[in-house]
Amino acid sequence: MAAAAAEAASRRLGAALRGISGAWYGRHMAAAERAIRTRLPLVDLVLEVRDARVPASSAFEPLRRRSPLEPDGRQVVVLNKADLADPSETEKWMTYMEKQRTCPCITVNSHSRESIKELLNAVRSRIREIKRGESDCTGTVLLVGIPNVGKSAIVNAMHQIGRIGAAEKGKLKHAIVSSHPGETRDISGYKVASHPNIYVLDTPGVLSPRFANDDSGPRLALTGAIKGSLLDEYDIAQFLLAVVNSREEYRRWENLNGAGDTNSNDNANTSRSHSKKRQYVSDHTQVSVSKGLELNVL
Ligand SMILES: Nc1nc2c(ncn2[C@@H]2O[C@H](COP(=O)(O)OP(=O)(O)OP(=O)(O)O)[C@@H](O)[C@H]2O)c(=O)[nH]1
Repeated sequence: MAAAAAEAASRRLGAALRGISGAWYGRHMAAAERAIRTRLPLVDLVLEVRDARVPASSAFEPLRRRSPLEPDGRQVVVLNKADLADPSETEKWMTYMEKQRTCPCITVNSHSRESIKELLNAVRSRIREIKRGESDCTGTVLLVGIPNVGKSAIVNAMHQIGRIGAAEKGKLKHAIVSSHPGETRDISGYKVASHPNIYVLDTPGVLSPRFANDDSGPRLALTGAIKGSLLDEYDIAQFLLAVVNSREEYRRWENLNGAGDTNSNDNANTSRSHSKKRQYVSDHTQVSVSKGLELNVL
């Protein structure tokens, strides 16, 4: 019954999205898509950032519509916001993507220095492989993805960790990071490493006016790729509650008041939930999905 309610809420939100018919895809997004397409063949590596909670729905359409990049191994999928996704389901996604053999896949939490270091190391070694035997050891990386998946947060963190040498200190640039989608309007370059020199181009998020299937739109609205102001927040909240109810996730919330709870693990979870609540008050884009929104896609 709870699953049926989730489906009904998803259908309602899907109908609302059809009602606004791709209103998020404005002129700036169309221009950004053209600019990204022009740069795709010119860079050494493309990092496609997706939301780890919805790895299929958050795929970047312009990459699917062009000829595959994998023959020269220039594409890497980055599942960001891994801290908000269920680790076991992320694991299943990684296995699935490995089996597909299209391109390597890395999970990232851009708020974690360790996680960004791992990403930076992976990018470094990929660029070294690509540039092997070439005298020019400067690598360029294009960071692409739908809105709000954390591209700018990743580029800021990489730039901060990777800037090398006293001369470059104080020249730190900052990409705009916001919980609202569509804040990045231009393509900007950031140096993230020396030896080899690596420059990352942060790009505006692009979300196709049409979705791959009926379920994708509601999932993307819930996780923040579509401006909440375009929709009735009541519909989004209803969908979230229906999804949570269908997973029986709410049972874990019974302990939130802390009364009578003596299990130390539960206490740890409870205090984490409290601090999350404080940090991201009223931001539905930071919803942590303990059971996947789209594992049924596999
Ligand atoms: N929990 C969590 N939040 C993240 C992570 N990465 C980014 N965010 C948050 O996600 C929101 C969007 O991040 P941005 O870096 O602005 O996303 P973007 O892809 O550049 O967005 P556009 O400008 O729309 O293209 C911000 O509120 C970030 O703080 C992550 O790994 N974990």
